[in-house]
Amino acid sequence: KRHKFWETQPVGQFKDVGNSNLPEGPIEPPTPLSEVKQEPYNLPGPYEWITCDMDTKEMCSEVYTLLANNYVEDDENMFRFNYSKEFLHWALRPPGYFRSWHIGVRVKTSKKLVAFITGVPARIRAKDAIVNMAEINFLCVHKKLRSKRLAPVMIKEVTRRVHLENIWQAAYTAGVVLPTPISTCQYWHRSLNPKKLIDVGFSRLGARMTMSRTIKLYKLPDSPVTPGFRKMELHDLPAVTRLLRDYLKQFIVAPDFDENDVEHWLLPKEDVVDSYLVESPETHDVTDFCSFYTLPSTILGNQNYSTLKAAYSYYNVSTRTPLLQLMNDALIVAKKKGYDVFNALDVMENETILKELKFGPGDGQLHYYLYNYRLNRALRPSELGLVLL
Ligand SMILES: CCCCCCCCCCCCCC(=O)CSCCNC(=O)CCNC(=O)[C@H](O)C(C)(C)COP(=O)(O)OP(=O)(O)OC[C@H]1O[C@@H](n2cnc3c(N)ncnc32)[C@H](O)[C@@H]1OP(=O)(O)O
Ligand SMILES: CCOC(=O)c1cnc2ccc(OC)cc2c1SCCC#N
Repeated sequence: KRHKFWETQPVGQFKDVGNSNLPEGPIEPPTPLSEVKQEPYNLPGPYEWITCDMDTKEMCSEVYTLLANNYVEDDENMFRFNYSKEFLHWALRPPGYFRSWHIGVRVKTSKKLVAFITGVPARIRAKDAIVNMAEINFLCVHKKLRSKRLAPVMIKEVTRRVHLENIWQAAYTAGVVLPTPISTCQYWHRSLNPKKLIDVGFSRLGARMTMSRTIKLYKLPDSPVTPGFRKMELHDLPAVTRLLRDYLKQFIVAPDFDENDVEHWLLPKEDVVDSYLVESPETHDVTDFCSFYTLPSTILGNQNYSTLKAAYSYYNVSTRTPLLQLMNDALIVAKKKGYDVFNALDVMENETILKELKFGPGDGQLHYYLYNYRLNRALRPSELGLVLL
């Protein structure tokens, strides 16, 4: 497959896969800031750039609506991600964020938002190197403007604006194969509301299974079973940061979270991110942690339901409570809160517990990418300690 744009970019190229003579690390050196293109890339005539300041309700609303109608759908067009306004506001304004990295394209006359791409700063460790990167996300071109090579312009523009902040690497994920994945992961799904998943056509009644037998199969207790299992609170910040930093050391690529990052990304925020921990009743030590984020999807073409309430496994650490029991408590809480499904990637240690907790493999893959950074071999999902939204 010809990748006319991606073959021009400083990313691992397919022709170089397996060539471990190439050095690990940055592919291209930084450009002197004076040499970075100062003005935005050219857009086709009717369109103009707009910096989407996500702290005005109007702008949050416009971005929400563009994504709600034009963002990612599964291959069978059964679902379309429906990130909420609160979620987008949270996802795009972490510590040290740059407004200039929230980039929109609108029609000059109507002012309609027709495309979007974002970056947020992140400190990512790759092996022993801690690298300041941009996490790129929410690339979206309106359905009516597809296949006009707008995406490469969006990508070059966000790259230019990231370079202006003296950052030269990026991390991103996609369901499509591009040059060149550093890892390819699998989504797994745990039914919490099997009747709804069958009704929308995602799941099918198993052979020799009745609906009541299926409901029974996925039944969960009413409350978590682990003594000391509770919601994370602000005063837990130092302990959770320590627990998470120690745990993430084992992975080849992982975020280098400090307390500020943990406060933003993991302190519970209603209908955005849920975090729980286990505080030992005897010692009051924080021994375990689990979290999931809330990403609903629009259900396309079903008479009875319009929205799927989905929880996505985020960061989990088990040092005393078995991971199986910890994740089961997360399922119990999610079910109690009315989620229809609990999704997880096979990253970190997740694949050791997925089958036993009655997750089923999805048919979609998620590819992880680094921009301007080479690893001399692709990683197994279990070597990856990074979850992007
Ligand atoms: C140092 C800082 C660096 C920062 C930047 C780092 C890099 C960040 C990279 C971005 C990371 C985003 C991560 C992220 O947001 C999470 S992945 C979600 C991406 N968004 C969607 O799938 C939403 C629905 N689809 C669309 O809106 C359009 O189909 C999009 C806009 C996806 C493509 O619009 P289009 O109208 O369908 O297509 P053309 O404009 O004609 O362009 C075709 C070219 O675009 C390449 N393409 C297609 N999908 C891509 C994708 N998901 N990543 C990268 N490239 C993608 C494609 O391979 C081809 O290039 P090639 O000819 O070389 O093959
Ligand atoms: C019921 C299981 O599937 C999903 O939860 C779901 C929901 N919405 C989507 C929207 C776009 C989409 O495009 C790939 C996939 C989904 C999926 S499956 C992959 C995400 C996970 N887990």
